[in-house]
Amino acid sequence: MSGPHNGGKSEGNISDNKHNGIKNHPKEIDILYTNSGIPIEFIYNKKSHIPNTLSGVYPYTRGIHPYMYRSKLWSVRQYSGFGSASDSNARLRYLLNQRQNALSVAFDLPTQIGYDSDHPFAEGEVGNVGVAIDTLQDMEMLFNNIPLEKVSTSMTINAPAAILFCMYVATAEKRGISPTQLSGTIQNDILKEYVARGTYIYPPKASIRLATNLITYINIHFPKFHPISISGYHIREAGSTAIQEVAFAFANAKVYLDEALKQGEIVDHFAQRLSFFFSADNDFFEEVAKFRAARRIWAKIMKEHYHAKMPKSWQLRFHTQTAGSRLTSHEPDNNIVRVTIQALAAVLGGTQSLHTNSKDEALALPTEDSVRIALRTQQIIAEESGVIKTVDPLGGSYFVEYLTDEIEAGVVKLLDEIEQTGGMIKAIETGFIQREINVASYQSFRQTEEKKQKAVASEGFSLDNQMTLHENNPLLEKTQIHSLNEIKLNRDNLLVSLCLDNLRKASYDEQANLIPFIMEAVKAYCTVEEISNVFRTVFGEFKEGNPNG
Ligand SMILES: C[C@H](C(=O)O)C(=O)SCCNC(=O)CCNC(=O)[C@H](O)C(C)(C)COP(=O)(O)OP(=O)(O)OC[C@H]1O[C@@H](n2cnc3c(N)ncnc32)[C@H](O)[C@@H]1OP(=O)(O)O
Repeated sequence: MSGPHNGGKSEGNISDNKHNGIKNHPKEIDILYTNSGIPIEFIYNKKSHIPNTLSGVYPYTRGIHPYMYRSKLWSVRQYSGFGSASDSNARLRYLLNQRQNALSVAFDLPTQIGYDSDHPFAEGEVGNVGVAIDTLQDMEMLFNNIPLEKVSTSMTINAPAAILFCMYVATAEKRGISPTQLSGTIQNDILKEYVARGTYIYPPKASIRLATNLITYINIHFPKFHPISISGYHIREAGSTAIQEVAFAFANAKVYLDEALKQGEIVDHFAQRLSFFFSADNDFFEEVAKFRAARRIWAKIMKEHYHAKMPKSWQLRFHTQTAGSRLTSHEPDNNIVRVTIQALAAVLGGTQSLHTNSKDEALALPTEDSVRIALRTQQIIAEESGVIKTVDPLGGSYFVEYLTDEIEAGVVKLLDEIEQTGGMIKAIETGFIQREINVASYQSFRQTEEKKQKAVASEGFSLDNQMTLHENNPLLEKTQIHSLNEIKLNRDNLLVSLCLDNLRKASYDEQANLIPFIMEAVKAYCTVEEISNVFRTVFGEFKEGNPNG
């Protein structure tokens, strides 16, 4: 059987096996059909000037796995969390019951910046943008009745990433689940916090030490866990271009790699489970090309610059979230359509994991109904649209290949510029990156003003007043503080002091990996803030414009 696009030939195609009459071929190379009965091979190659590449092969432009979604679907991973641990537990279990196949947890702002629910800075923020976690007890509640050995969990936490990761591990350990069974991702990408997201605590040097300590520790003990999710998403949401999104994320990745190599890590050990996080914005073909180009650039960086030997180190694994900044509060139902197009770009771009925004997210956290529609959007793409039947279906499109080349060239040029001006840390400290993003953001704003970029029905229409929005529980802060006080009264406070003291001493030793000390503290029910305060004392706090804290 020959594909309709290759004139009866299938040179360089794995399906040659079948054509050569070899039996026992993998089922993935079977012919599938469109709804109208047109046969579809698992991959197509054509024009001579377009690289005749397969997926699963360096430099992975077409995808990191040979059969992509024929072998395994992407992880359907809706980012969720609000209120108390038990509120969020109910939402996570609801999503699993609706056939979501992976979890992604949002933490509230106090947790993200290392404060407990009773800190004055936390007032009015407890449980607002994510779940409130003060101690191990909250984490146990969050994952109550969720089989951690079966489901992969992502946690969006950065400055206190190590603390929350240790709480997750301690929760699993209490249930007899071993480190080798746990799979998931911890965001742990502190560098982008300084340029785009804002939830940093300590100066960059100490933050990078904490991040790399966690990466090293996870790589040794948790073979199925991704120890970092290096984000271009937040950079894009802050107003960058697609080229900047990829370039700045890769520049940050190089900082972590360089630091780890300085500490004596072996590149293939460190790099084989690095993961990334990108946006799926509105410009459909550009987004597809961006993902393709990013895979190719990363593979070349790892192989040619870092001399990594293992294919796993060359492969760009990434999560995608549809662009939150493109949602409109007017006629919010239209957001379902926007999200569908963006999600389709992510899938055609070969994402490993996907969050689709809910239609009401420009207004509030999503309700159960709206998140179900967002989830169904992914399921409809996966199960009804037919787009997963062949790998990289846009590969070979003159336009998409042109965009892919253009994005690659732009990213490489920007990475070189950062290198020539002294590297990413310097670029962050001098505000170069922030300025570049601001300029791009301003230009995009001007284009919107001048109507060159459009959001349909973004103005002049009234809010859909039929819509029920998510409301926060007004009593949550009080109950959260009450249970925090109870824990502080009932735990072994001598052990708490001992653990915090051990952590303090270890923090002064630059060679020490701090994770085992954090693990002990977490198991003794030390709070997020108590542990963070140890680091505040030792490392200081970062204030913008004062890199030494
Ligand atoms: C905006 C908001 C905020 O600011 O607050 C946020 O940040 S939200 C941020 C939310 N962030 C996230 O949710 C991040 C999510 N990230 C991730 O899930 C990860 O980092 C990921 C992108 C690498 C995806 O990991 P995953 O476990 O879901 O999926 P993987 O693709 O790694 O697949 C799991 C296993 O199946 C294998 N596998 C996957 N696909 C195939 C295939 N087609 N053929 C053969 N094998 C395959 C993989 O190699 C892997 O095996 P093996 O394990 O053996 O290699």
